[in-house]
Amino acid sequence: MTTTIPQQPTPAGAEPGGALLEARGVIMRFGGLTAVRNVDLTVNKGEIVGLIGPNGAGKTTFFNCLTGLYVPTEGTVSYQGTVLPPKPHLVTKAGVARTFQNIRLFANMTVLENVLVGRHTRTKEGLLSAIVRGPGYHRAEAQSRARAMELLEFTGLADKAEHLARNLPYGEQRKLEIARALASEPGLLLLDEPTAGMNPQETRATEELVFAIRDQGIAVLVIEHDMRFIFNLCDRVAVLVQGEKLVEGSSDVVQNDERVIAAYLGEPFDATSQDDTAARETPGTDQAEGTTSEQENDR
Ligand SMILES: Nc1ncnc2c1ncn2[C@@H]1O[C@H](COP(=O)(O)OP(=O)(O)OP(=O)(O)O)[C@@H](O)[C@H]1O
Repeated sequence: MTTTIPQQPTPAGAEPGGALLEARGVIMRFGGLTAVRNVDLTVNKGEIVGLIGPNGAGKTTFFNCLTGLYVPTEGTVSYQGTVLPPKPHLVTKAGVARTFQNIRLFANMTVLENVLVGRHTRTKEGLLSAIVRGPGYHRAEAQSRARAMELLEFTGLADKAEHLARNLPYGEQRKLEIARALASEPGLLLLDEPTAGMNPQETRATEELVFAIRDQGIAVLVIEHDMRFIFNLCDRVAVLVQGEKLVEGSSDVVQNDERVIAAYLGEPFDATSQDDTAARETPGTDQAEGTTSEQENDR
């Protein structure tokens, strides 16, 4: 994996510091069930923020509210001071990209093609241009392919560019999801359980990748059940329990908070333990999800 990625001009381009994403009073109800209860969360430029909590705490539902998949019952979500439209493709266009807990790749397309799909919000050539296939179209396509290859280099997948996505090992499918999300040139990347189903080596590599993404000026909000991953990586961690934000603070503060230990960790997190299984909560994912399915983020 290379550790540099040439910067692209992006509407999400951000100066260091200051609020990037601001969720205020977000409530999400499904009939009689309140999955997210009045949650406030800010992600600042240059930050890696973790979102943790037990299975069913409302983490993915909250992500869905942030990215336009769900329209919150109440509350607002702003990005760079502007309220985000409740449409996933417009949220992506505004500069917020995401990956999914259940991998959503185009299984029968190549690795490169999957990344090219991720660029569609950044290509200016319209339908007419695509039909006529004039010089503008060919120039834009060449630029997109070059950028997609850069992203595959960055994520360590360049040598698999022509492989079908469904033939990649599970850990590489997760990396490809990240590469595809980066293809939209986001200012903020939301990762939903990026290490689910990975072995410890793949998890450590993903940690490096997330640091490298942040070093490119892209803020990251990440849901994970692997506490070593979260506490190593995050500048700040928010804990959701039964839809409510229980605690928010630095990794040190959160891992030692009695309420977090009682509601989620079970026992104090031992950063010195070399036993990766001990550092890993039971992920709330269905491990059978390793099969790929069509992308739904434009729903
Ligand atoms: N579309 C939906 N309709 C009805 N209930 C839903 C829907 N989506 C989520 N829920 C419910 O909302 C609650 C929160 O679920 P959510 O998936 O957000 O939790 P989570 O913290 O992401 O859990 P996990 O760690 O297991 O992924 C659960 O009780 C879930 O059953």
